[in-house]
Amino acid sequence: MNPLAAPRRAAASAQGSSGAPAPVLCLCGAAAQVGGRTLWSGVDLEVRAGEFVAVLGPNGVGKSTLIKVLLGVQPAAAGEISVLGQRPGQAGDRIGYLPQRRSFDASLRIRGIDVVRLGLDGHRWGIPLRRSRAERERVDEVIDLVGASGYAHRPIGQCSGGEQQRLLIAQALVRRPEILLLDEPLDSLDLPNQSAVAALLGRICHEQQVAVVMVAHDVNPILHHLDRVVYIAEGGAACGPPSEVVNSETLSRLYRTPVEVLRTADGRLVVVGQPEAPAVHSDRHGERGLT
Ligand SMILES: Nc1ncnc2c1ncn2[C@@H]1O[C@H](COP(=O)(O)OP(=O)(O)OP(=O)(O)O)[C@@H](O)[C@H]1O
Repeated sequence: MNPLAAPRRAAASAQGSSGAPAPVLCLCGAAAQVGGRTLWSGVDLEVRAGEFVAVLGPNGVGKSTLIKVLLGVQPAAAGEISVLGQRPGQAGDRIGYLPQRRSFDASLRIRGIDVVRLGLDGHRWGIPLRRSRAERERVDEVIDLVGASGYAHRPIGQCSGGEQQRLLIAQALVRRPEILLLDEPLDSLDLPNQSAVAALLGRICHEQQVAVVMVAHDVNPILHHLDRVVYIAEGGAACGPPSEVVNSETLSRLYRTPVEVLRTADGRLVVVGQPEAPAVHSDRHGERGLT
């Protein structure tokens, strides 16, 4: 069957034993290790179609590692993990993935539309044997969906950071994935673009019924779009709705030290008093606050 022909929502429509839709992602007692060191353990999480989940926590706690575990490129050290009803790594193009941001050189001539097309034929080394009409229409459709029609024919190196990110999201979406895994897609964007890309992801998630799991450094730009958060710290994790996790009580328990979560007049959350992060990549993350 042509994978582009119709949205595939088999897992999403499958019923769980309670009659609710079966989760597309399920972690039970999951743990991850790198180099013999446990990064996190005891992670329990279920994500259903159309849910938007953020993975939060300080630098180096293993947020990207969680995405790698879901992709199956890194084995879990413990626990049960199911992705679209299968072991991680088995779901193929039913998962869309946007890795941590790489900037494009300003002199790069490849056009935005070609970057999106790589989502279709990148596995054939980008060589289009012959694109079907359905493939061409899908590329146009997904570019329109992310609002990139105005600049998709420009060289990607000449697009702004926000425009590049929209085109990369289109690339991740072009095969109609049921799950979208995004590693810090708002990194390096200014505040208006963070809000715009967050709103775009919220719309894709809720309207297209794609389950979105997104690593974020700051919860605020996505706060209003989120169904759940996974907050990783000090080797543990708390999962639940944002208001139940990003609060003084839960984060103090997680960090094992008093931590205060303040809400500003405009609704932003600010975490005060958390211990030093285990690792700070100041080259990428600069001096930004952490929530
Ligand atoms: N292959 C590896 N071998 C050894 N250590 C690794 C490996 N990959 C990652 N690490 C370490 O594991 C830890 C978690 O890395 P990871 O990238 O998952 O953290 P993160 O929470 O996403 O960090 P950041 O917010 O800085 O992007 C870091 O200390 C990192 O140096």
